[in-house]
Amino acid sequence: MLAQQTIDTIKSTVPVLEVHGLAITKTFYSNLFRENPELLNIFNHTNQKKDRQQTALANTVYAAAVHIDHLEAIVPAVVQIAHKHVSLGILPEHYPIVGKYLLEAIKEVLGDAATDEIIDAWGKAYGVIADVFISVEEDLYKAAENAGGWRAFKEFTIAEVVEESEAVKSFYLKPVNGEKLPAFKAGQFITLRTQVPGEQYLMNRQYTLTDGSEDYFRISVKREDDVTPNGIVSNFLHNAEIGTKVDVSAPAGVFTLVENESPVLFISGGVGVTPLQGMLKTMEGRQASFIQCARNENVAAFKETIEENVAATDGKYKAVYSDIDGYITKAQIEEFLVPGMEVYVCGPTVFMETVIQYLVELGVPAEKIHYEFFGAAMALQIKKTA
Ligand SMILES: Cc1cc2nc3c(=O)[nH]c(=O)nc-3n(C[C@H](O)[C@H](O)[C@H](O)COP(=O)(O)OP(=O)(O)OC[C@H]3O[C@@H](n4cnc5c(N)ncnc54)[C@H](O)[C@@H]3O)c2cc1C
Ligand SMILES: NC(=O)C1=CN([C@@H]2O[C@H](COP(=O)(O)OP(=O)(O)OC[C@H]3O[C@@H](n4cnc5c(N)ncnc54)[C@H](OP(=O)(O)O)[C@@H]3O)[C@@H](O)[C@H]2O)C=CC1
Ligand code: HEM
Repeated sequence: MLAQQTIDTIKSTVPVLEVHGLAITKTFYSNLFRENPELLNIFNHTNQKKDRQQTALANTVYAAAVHIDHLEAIVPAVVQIAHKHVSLGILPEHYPIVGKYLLEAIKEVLGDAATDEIIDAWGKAYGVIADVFISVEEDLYKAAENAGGWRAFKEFTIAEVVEESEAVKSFYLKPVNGEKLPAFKAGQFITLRTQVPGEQYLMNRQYTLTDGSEDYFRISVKREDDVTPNGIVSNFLHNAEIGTKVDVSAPAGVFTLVENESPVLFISGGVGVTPLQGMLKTMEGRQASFIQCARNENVAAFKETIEENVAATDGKYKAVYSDIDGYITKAQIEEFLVPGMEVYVCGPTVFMETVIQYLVELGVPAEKIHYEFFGAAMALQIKKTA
């Protein structure tokens, strides 16, 4: 439990974090990786290059400071992060390292403003916050093991590859030791860790489980070769031979279907279709409609299956191709909305921000809008709880 004086000191640093939070996390990561390069085998380098991870961490430290005297307010965000952490094998012994470099970064960026009292208060606060993460993560590791899962990674092989669309291929991954696999919830993901030829460090990427059984996990990966630089892991996978070995985490993730009787609207952007098509497949006796946004029909993965599954629930399906129709509109969404509907959104960040904004303007209650952002959601989620 933190003393009131510590709480007051932490709260007094909130305005400073608002201004300098990102500078602190940028300094944190650059010092952390310079002195602990082995951690570059765990972190996604692209998220570092695009400042996405630095932003996500800054948002979280800021949120923790704002809620330092009632941390239960940020537990939903902690749980979402903890799922990502356990899919990467983050352990309690990692926390003191992060704490050390975080305090050093606060001192380095704030200079004399970082008094001994502030550093001491942040040292105590970091310990309390880290304990929340460690305990949530231990519960998740235990739950995964009880469900037949495992901690960190297991070796799998690419057993089969199926072309889903011009840009998306599905990969059937089987455990090398042939053991039975745990069940997972539609919308959950695995972390795939692999050595890509020519890369100095291991690469880690999250991929949604688009299908599976006790014998295999299926992921469906969009080849990112229409960008500069080309996507490292997606191109590695698209060129991989059958029999290629990759390390795979146990299923993780909180972006899953809320079990109730409400009708559902799925709105996907690009390969953001993967978690939503999986959720749709599990729906029985509930009406489900789907708006699938993509560049064009050639890259609208799972279109036929989605149309069949939607029709089976008496729902409606619409494709919006940006090459032909432009971007999805608020009016198109409004046509699909019925009272009490739960709406699930997944796709590129800008796409999601636009669609979520339309849903809010159309009066859909916040608790009925479900999405999975990378990192940036920290601000959105906290705003909902602040
Ligand atoms: C929970 C979750 C589930 C996911 N599920 C799926 C899924 O089911 N299917 C799927 O295909 N993807 C999914 N993703 C995305 C996936 O994890 C990868 O991000 C995606 O495959 C791209 O990885 P890559 O290694 O191919 O590309 P990267 O090499 O990581 O590059 C990604 C993008 O960043 C750009 N980039 C790279 N370096 C820089 C730089 N220095 N500056 C600016 N831009 C740069 C590239 O041009 C490219 O556009 C999911 C992500 C999350 C978080
Ligand atoms: N569980 C998860 O968190 C998952 C996350 N993802 C993420 O989903 C993303 C999918 O990306 P990708 O397949 O490349 O998507 P695309 O870049 O192909 O975009 C999909 C469609 O959305 C359109 N679009 C872009 N911006 C807007 C906007 N502001 N308003 C309306 N429409 C817009 C695009 O049009 P245009 O072509 O003109 O840009 C395109 O037609 C990836 O970033 C991936 O990380 C994927 C799977 C699961
Ligand atoms: C209290 C301490 C910590 C906080 C507040 C924190 C916060 C976060 C946040 C907000 C994310 C982004 C989650 C998402 O993508 O949805 C994240 C991801 C991550 N964290 Fe932590 N974290 C902490 C401790 C640690 C520790 C001790 C490690 C171990 C080295 C670690 C390693 C990672 C990695 C590897 C990722 C994924 C990054 C990526 O894929 O780009 N974190 N963390």
